[in-house]
Amino acid sequence: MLLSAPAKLNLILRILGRRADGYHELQTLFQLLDFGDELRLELRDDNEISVDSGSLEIPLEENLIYRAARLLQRESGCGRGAHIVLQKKLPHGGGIGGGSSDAATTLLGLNHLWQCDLSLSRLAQLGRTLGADVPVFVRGRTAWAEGVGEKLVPVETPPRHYLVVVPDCAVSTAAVFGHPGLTRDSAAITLAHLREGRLDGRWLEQHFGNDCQALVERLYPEIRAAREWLQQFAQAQLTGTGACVFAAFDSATAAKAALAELPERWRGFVAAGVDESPTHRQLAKIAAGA
Ligand SMILES: C[C@@](CO)(OP(=O)(O)O)[C@H](O)COP(=O)(O)OP(=O)(O)OC[C@H]1O[C@@H](n2ccc(N)nc2=O)[C@H](O)[C@@H]1O
Ligand SMILES: Nc1ncnc2c1ncn2[C@@H]1O[C@H](COP(=O)(O)OP(=O)(O)O)[C@@H](O)[C@H]1O
Repeated sequence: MLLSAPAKLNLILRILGRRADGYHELQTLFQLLDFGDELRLELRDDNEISVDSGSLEIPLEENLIYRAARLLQRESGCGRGAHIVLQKKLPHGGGIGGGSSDAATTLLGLNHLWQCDLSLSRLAQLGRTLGADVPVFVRGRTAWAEGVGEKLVPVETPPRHYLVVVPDCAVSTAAVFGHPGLTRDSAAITLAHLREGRLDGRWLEQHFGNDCQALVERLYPEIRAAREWLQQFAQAQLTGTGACVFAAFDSATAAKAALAELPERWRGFVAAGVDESPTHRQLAKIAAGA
């Protein structure tokens, strides 16, 4: 079974406060992209979980793919095993959710392969224990999120192509959220606009912003430099806690023209925003026997 694990951007990221358990109350707009990692999932004859992570050097027990597979095995009582091959395309520690998306795709794929028959809600709940960003990938819809990212309302966003620039540094999410200099007192936005499930482009652009950006740019001047470079083409912004920065374009051609001018010290990619995750489209085809 071949499945994608798409990236996300946080088009809006507001930090409303800190909870007693140390986690932060957020409001964020998760935009799914049509670009991501690729996973191949195969049944094993025994009940072991093996993972070939290719270029990603990470101990097996820490790999979110392995942890997701073990969690599903435990929670579903399913006695089967799997071999999973990861083709890593997304930078890790990039704020584009690569590890979380790999975990969600593993849960979705193995739920099908092992015939566990767990609901999306249950899989999202399991995913939440692996990371705050996992539920949105399990649900597979571009969404407005509250709580720590688990209260999700699907929304449609205007069609856009994004140029994502990957500065040469990795940011620790825990370090940013634990930093005394983080702004944690943004007012909540109320979303009358969400009623019809479609976000107006002008409203969206007015509310773009990321409460982590000022601090992250102070800690990592390289990220500020990348954002300022991108700013010459369009409004540019940090995603998540970074390190990636992005800007929206009306066409893939315009985004690719900007990418062609990217200084050599950075990497980048162009991807389209999508309302539905490619993983869910692939699973629907597999379920239909296509
Ligand atoms: C900030 C966001 C926005 O999408 O993205 P990334 O930059 O990581 O992609 C996410 O909420 C991150 O989600 P995720 O990367 O899954 O975080 P987790 O593994 O659950 O948490 C890592 C650490 O960040 C802190 N954390 C995370 C989320 C949150 N709402 N409040 C927090 O305080 C906690 O200290 C936690 O120990
Ligand atoms: N399969 C995986 N892919 C990427 N990172 C992983 C994976 N499994 C565990 N991790 C760990 O999760 C951390 C966060 O990765 P990732 O989700 O890609 O970044 P971010 O949360 O910034 O978007 C990485 O630094 C890495 O140590």
